[in-house]
Amino acid sequence: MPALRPLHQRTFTTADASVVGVMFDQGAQVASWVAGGQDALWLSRQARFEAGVGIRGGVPVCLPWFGAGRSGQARPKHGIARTMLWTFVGEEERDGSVTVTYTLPVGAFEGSARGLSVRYDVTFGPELEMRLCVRNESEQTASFEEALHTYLAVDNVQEARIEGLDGATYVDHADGKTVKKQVGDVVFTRYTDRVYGRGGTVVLHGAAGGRSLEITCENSANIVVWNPWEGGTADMADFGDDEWRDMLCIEGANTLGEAIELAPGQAHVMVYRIRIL
Ligand SMILES: O=P(O)(O)OC[C@H]1O[C@H](O)[C@H](O)[C@@H](O)[C@@H]1O
Repeated sequence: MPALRPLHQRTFTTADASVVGVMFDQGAQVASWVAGGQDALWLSRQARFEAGVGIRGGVPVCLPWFGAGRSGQARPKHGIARTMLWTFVGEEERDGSVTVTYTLPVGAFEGSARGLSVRYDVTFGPELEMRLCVRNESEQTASFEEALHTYLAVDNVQEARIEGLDGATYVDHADGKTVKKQVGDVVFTRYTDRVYGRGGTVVLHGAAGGRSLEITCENSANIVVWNPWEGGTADMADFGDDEWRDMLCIEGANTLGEAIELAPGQAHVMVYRIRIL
């Protein structure tokens, strides 16, 4: 068996040391963002840090497909970008924030995504901003799905709620993909796996440390909300049995019917922003 390579982790600190961010070169995955003395992101105690294995928590970048893709057959789940080694371009400090840039070159993906290049800018500051820019550098139309699969830390998922999706339509993946309409805030009482048909701004109440977080998903046709609930992580070795209480995912995405098509030379920028209220 080949020896496991340790993953390369980088820590970014603002000049006044009030904000600290952590990223892994594998997957260009944000693992932590501490601002105001509290990490807003959740990372499993049992997360594995091994080459080629997805890291459970933080912000996996799902690309060029989400879940099992439009065909329903794509593997690995959530695309290959989250376990690829991205190129670290550099970091720049400005106005009390640090912006970190990673890229993937043309040819990183195959099939209809072959002509795409990716630039990912993450700004760690009093706000967290993740900006995923996908460009078609080929002479043909290219297509892809994407998600910023953000794991958020909560004090107790049973007391958390998401405001701002009232009236939105969603596909309930926890109920045979039935199409439903959200009434009021999103609350958590069971296994939850929903793909909402809109992006925009929501507010998470009950985030870790009793905080409320304003979350903006720009250029995202979908917001995905997920919590596996009790027993739902039994087949996930990288997810502690009791950890479902401490997390929920609010993901900015363009998936299935909302997959992005890019003409030659065109780019698409999806932005995910968290502001502490
Ligand atoms: O276990 P993973 O491949 O990381 O996926 C974790 C979860 O991601 C998303 O939120 C999907 O909507 C869920 O269906 C999936 O279970």
